Amino acid sequence: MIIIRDLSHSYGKKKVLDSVNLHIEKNEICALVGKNGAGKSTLIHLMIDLLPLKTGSIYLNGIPVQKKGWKKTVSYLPEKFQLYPHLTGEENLRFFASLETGTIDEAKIEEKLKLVRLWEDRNEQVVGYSKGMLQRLGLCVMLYFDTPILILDEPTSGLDPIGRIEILSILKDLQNKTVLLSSHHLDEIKQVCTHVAYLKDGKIEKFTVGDFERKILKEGVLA
Ligand SMILES: Nc1ncnc2c1ncn2[C@@H]1O[C@H](COP(=O)(O)OP(=O)(O)OP(=O)(O)O)[C@@H](O)[C@H]1O
Repeated sequence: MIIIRDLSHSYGKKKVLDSVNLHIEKNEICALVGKNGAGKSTLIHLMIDLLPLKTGSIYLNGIPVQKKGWKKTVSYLPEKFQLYPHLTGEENLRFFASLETGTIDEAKIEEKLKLVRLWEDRNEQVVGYSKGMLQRLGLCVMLYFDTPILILDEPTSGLDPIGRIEILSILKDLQNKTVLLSSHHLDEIKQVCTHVAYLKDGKIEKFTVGDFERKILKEGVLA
């Protein structure tokens, strides 16, 4: 579960987040939506401690960000995940998997590569992977850690329609996770998300996807 309370953030005199409140429950997949410059990246970066939290609080599965143990609750997939191009898909996964404890769970390596449908291509160097395969490998690394909370920054950005469907179907099948993903695409939000957190003028309003769609049709908020 994600709880954000009275979170504000400014760059110099420019206030980007203004007393933001947001609750996302387990088994919810919540899209973070807002126009360019609305503050989506700022919010995500505060949630994973890439930006220092000055005002307000963020709890990830009950643990305040920056306090002991919070990192074990969350994994983050940036828009472009850096992989080692001359290692194979499996070698990349093993590298990241070994960072946590130094030991590798062999069964989990196989399970997660199969889950993201890269098992057949696991011995290919990632320099030859398509964009969709690279993104699925990033997702695979994220899923290996099996954290209760997943945060994804535009996970389908730059992918062709099939690549998008592949990523979305993996996300849709996740269970017992709390997911926040930023997106600009209403069609994919409708396919995979349960809720929308709409960021505007520094404030967040949370909707069901159906209510958000009605708001868009009425006000053209993504136009
Ligand atoms: N390091 C920074 N210093 C000053 N201003 C910043 C900084 N980072 C972001 N901003 C400003 O804060 C506002 C919010 O930026 P942010 O990147 O969080 O928005 P966003 O919703 O993620 O945008 P996009 O959809 O374009 O990625 C923008 O006006 C941006 O110019």
